[in-house]
Amino acid sequence: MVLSPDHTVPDPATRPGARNPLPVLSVANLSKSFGGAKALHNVSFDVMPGEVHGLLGKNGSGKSTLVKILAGFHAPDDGGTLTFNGERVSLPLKAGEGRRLGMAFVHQNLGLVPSLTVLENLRLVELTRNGKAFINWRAETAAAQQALKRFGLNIDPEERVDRLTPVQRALLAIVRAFEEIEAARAITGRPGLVLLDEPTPFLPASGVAQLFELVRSITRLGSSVIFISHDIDEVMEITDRITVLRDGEQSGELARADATHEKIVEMIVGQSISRGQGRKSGTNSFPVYARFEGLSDKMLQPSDLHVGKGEILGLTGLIGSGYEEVPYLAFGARSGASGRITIEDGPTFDQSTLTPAAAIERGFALLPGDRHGESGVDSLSIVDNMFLPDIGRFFRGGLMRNGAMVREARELGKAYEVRPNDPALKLSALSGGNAQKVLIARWMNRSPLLLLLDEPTQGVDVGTRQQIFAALRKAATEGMSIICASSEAEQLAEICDRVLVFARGRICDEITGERLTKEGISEACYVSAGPASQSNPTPRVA
Ligand SMILES: Nc1ncnc2c1ncn2[C@@H]1O[C@H](COP(=O)(O)OP(=O)(O)OP(=O)(O)O)[C@@H](O)[C@H]1O
Repeated sequence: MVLSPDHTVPDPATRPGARNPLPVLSVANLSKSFGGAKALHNVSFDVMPGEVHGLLGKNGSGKSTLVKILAGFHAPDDGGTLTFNGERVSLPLKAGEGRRLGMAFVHQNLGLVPSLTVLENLRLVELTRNGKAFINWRAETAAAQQALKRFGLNIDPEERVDRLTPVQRALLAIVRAFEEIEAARAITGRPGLVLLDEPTPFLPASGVAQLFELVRSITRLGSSVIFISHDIDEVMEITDRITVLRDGEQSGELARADATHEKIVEMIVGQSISRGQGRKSGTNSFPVYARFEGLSDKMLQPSDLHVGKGEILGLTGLIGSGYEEVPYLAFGARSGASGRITIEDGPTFDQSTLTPAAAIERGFALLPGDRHGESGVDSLSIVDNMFLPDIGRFFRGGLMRNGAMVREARELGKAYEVRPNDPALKLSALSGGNAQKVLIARWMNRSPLLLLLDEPTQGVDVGTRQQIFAALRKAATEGMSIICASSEAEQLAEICDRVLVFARGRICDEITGERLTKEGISEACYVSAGPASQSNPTPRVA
């Protein structure tokens, strides 16, 4: 069943603006400990019908723990209560209870089954419920097609999810959640709640705009959204009210009308922070370190680009414009790619001969964007994740020097402010942002000659972001060449010496100097993707 956004009319008592409407969600005194450590402590807040409620906080402040309690994944400590549309819910939530009430979740890992199709993922629960004997696949496909189209998603329902881009996967997960609460509302007649746990890091500006349109279409009908993000500008744009957590406790609540960027940052971090610690060098003349000629694969037209020694080169563009492929191609991590690579004055070699092992040998390092899949190993400890690529360094006389490895991991964790800084913990026990810090520390610690990054600060809080920028800038000053693919114009403007903008698999613009601002980069992305350049894209040698 596919419901249109105007399928049902919300109960007038719960419509936004109604007098004293009942909160959709009321959380009171919720706490959660893990082995004595308090991840949440007496958290209370309400989410009103039609409200977008921002939930903010540093990495490890307890946001995901709260979401997992609402999803029934964690049992909270005794004492807390949860009320949904006036109905007191017993805790921990039973399987299927959240869905019945009208709660749907988009977790950081999206919760999609990669080996299934888009359609199967959309209809997963519905089709397996009540032992359905007959499925009209044609009707289901048509309905899914309609839903995807309505939400502006141009993907084939029969495509396997593992063949979608990260952006398409994120949008699919969100469409599925929105459909779920609409389906529940058709039965209960009460508003629902979608929890978006950091939905935007994968999304370029156009994807974020699409997402916000979805959010608005849901709240216009009286349902609510909890929006978790580290992007303050986005939070200011989409939320009505903000609850901030710090070290598991509520550090405050703010109406958007009273919020400023600085106020929010101060509530998150506990003090004001100065931005710009990763400030670019102000020059774009670097001796060439690596030159890529005719670099291409199925997403990228043959493109020429180079990165200088000590330069931070940014790559950006709209969804599927090809920029996101470059770090993987430069690392030999994509089959079917072609091109030629020259390092400094060395001989030119064929891209197809480059493997990740050979790239590491040459001093390249790659931090993929997919933290849980390609980048880190959730089931291994922090220490193993940190030293996976060079574990041989700790072998001496046939013995593994575990003590030295753990000591070094603890020092690295301290330098990158990993919390908790316990090298024996599994990566999966860390919050998303803290896991990302471990993975960045892993590669920075090897002092690569060429560091290839795909969305390096996704899920990383505002304070830590500045530390990472400063570390990248310091490494570049010391001679490291860095290529950073990112959809975040602000991040690129802050750290890059030069930014290449891609559209339809080609380099369409090169931004340096005064244009190298958040606005300048965003504008270039749209202009490059616009209809004029579409008919006549101008590939540039960069
Ligand atoms: N399963 C677990 N076992 C042990 N500790 C955990 C577990 N899950 C979370 N924690 C701890 O609880 C604290 C809160 O983590 P949580 O994931 O809720 O933070 P977060 O605010 O979502 O962070 P981020 O912004 O980085 O995603 C952290 O210190 C984390 O290490």
